[in-house]
Amino acid sequence: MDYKKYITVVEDYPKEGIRFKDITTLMQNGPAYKEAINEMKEFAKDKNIDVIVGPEARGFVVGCPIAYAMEIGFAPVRKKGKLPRETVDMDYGLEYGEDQLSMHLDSIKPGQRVLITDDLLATGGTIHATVKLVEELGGIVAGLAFLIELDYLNGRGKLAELGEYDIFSLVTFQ
Ligand SMILES: O=P(O)(O)OC[C@H]1O[C@H](OP(=O)(O)OP(=O)(O)O)[C@H](O)[C@@H]1O
Ligand SMILES: Nc1ncnc2[nH]cnc12
Repeated sequence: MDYKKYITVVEDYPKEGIRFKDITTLMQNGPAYKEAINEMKEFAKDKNIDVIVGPEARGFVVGCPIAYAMEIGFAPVRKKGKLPRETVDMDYGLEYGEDQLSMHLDSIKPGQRVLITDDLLATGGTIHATVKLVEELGGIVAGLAFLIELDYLNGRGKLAELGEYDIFSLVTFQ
C-alpha cells in the first residue's frame, strides 16, 4: 500500500522549518490504518515479544492496536509527572524541544522481550530515551517498529550509540 498518500505534510509546524508528518489523515482511513498496523505486527510476529512499549501520545496510536492484535500487554512511556506510581525517568531531546520520559518500575519484568513502537522516528531522541528506560528495567529490545522514518535526521545513527537493533519502518521520507 502507498501509505504516503494518506500522510499529510504540514509546512512550518510546530516551528518554522519543520515539515510535520500528520498521521491523523491515515488514521481516518480504516483500511489504511488497519493495513499499517498489520504490517507492523508482521514484523514482530516471530520475535517472541512479551510486551509492547510506546511513548505518548502517538506511540499509543500504533502500539496499542498491535498489542491488542498480538494479545499481549502494552506498557506506556509518558512525559514526566503523568504516571501515578514509582517510575524510572530519562531526559531526552527531540526535533523541536526537550523533556523527560518515565515508565512505571513494574511495567517490564527483567528478561522480557520488548517491541518498541512509535508513529515516527525523527532525531531518535524519544526512542533513544525509551530504549534506555526499557533496558534499565531489564527488558530486551527485540525490535523497533515505526510508521514513518525521517531518513535525513538519522535516528538510526542515534540508536546505534546504544547498540545494534532490528528496526522497521513502513514509510521513509528522504
Ligand atoms: O525522533 P524524535 O526527534 O524524538 O521525534 C519523534 C517523536 O516526536 C513525536 O512525539 P511528540 O514528542 O511530538 O509527542 P506526541 O506524540 O505527544 O505528539 C513523535 O510522535 C515521536 O514520538
Ligand atoms: N517532522 C515531524 N513530523 C511529525 N512528528 C514529528 N516528531 C518529530 N519530528 C516530527
